[in-house]
Amino acid sequence: MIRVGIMGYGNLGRGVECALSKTKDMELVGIFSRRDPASITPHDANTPVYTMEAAIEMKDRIDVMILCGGSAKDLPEQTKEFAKYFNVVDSFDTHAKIPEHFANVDNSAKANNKIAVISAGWDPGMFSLNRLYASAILTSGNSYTFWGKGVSQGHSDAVRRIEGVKNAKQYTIPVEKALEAVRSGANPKLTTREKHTREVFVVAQDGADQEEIKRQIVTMPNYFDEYDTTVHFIDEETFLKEHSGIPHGGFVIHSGTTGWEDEHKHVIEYRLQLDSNPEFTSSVLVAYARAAYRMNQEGMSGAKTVFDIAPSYLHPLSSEELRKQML
Ligand SMILES: NC(=O)C1=CN([C@@H]2O[C@H](COP(=O)(O)OP(=O)(O)OC[C@H]3O[C@@H](n4cnc5c(N)ncnc54)[C@H](OP(=O)(O)O)[C@@H]3O)[C@@H](O)[C@H]2O)C=CC1
Ligand SMILES: N[C@@H](C[C@H]1CC(C(=O)O)=NO1)C(=O)O
Repeated sequence: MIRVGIMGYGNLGRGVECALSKTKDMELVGIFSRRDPASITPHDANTPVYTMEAAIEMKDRIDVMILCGGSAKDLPEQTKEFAKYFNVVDSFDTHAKIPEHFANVDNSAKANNKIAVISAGWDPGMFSLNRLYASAILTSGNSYTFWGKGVSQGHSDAVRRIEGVKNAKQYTIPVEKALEAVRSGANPKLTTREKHTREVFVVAQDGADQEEIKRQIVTMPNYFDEYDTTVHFIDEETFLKEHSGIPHGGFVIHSGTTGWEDEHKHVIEYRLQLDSNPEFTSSVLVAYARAAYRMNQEGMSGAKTVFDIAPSYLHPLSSEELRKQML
């Protein structure tokens, strides 16, 4: 059995707990949190909960630590730190900072013979793989990615970290005009602002400076500064009533041509429609935790992205069974 720990108990942490329960080759050793373990209520009351500080003492009892913290503030520190002691998987999704994160984590993982899978999930993650496959196969044309309408966990987490914010959800909304232009095969050149808008619902703490919160949201680098963003301040009752779900989805589409005269047109499309963004993402993290363990068992170490991991490492079936059943 692959022994797994969960670091950070939020939407993703709860999703990983559920996803692990559906595997036959992986077991949950414990949940780790920066908060008081007494304040954490796992789905299975028998699951032990520890402080984050207790994790290192348990490094010989855990094969993979799945890091469920936020990309804005937690993973930049946690992944490189815990990669010293564990094989780790994270969902780091601040795209512009992935190269920096990779380099920082690679140093830790390599020095301690651990595998650190970073930026696993759906975007980055499954969508990244499909952008790569499409542009490797169809060298002409462009790949387009559209998300939503749905709740971005990364953007919601980033807003929740702003002083004075009690709770928040961010919806990503594709611009219909851009969608139509892409689907028509016109291969348009679109700026970030022309593809999506963002809408944020915030429950502010009593007495918080709402204008300052709004300013920090709309100017936030790598999250909102390149988008037209609308911010709504609502009360907690309305928030819990109207914004409790975390659905999302989107698609990657690539149209290209082949033939001596480029006379043959092809379209590649990969689509996700998610009732629960965190539960789907957590299922991806669990599959990559299996891969991290297997690769480390074969003597591999260092930081890896989904581009570096053969798909057969993800699946519970052996390579031989996969060839028989899925090729
Ligand atoms: N690559 C991809 O496709 C995707 C990536 N993501 C990434 O996943 C990250 C995590 O998302 P998500 O799980 O929704 O974030 P949450 O806000 O639910 O949790 C983030 C961390 O905050 C802490 N936390 C959670 N709830 C509370 C609370 N009530 N009070 C105090 N602290 C709390 C937890 O740490 P602790 O237990 O230590 O307190 C937790 O690990 C996002 O920032 C995003 O970057 C998400 C979806 C897709
Ligand atoms: N990383 C995203 C997953 C997708 C969704 C998204 C967006 O709505 O901007 N970008 O990538 C998330 O945190 O939900």
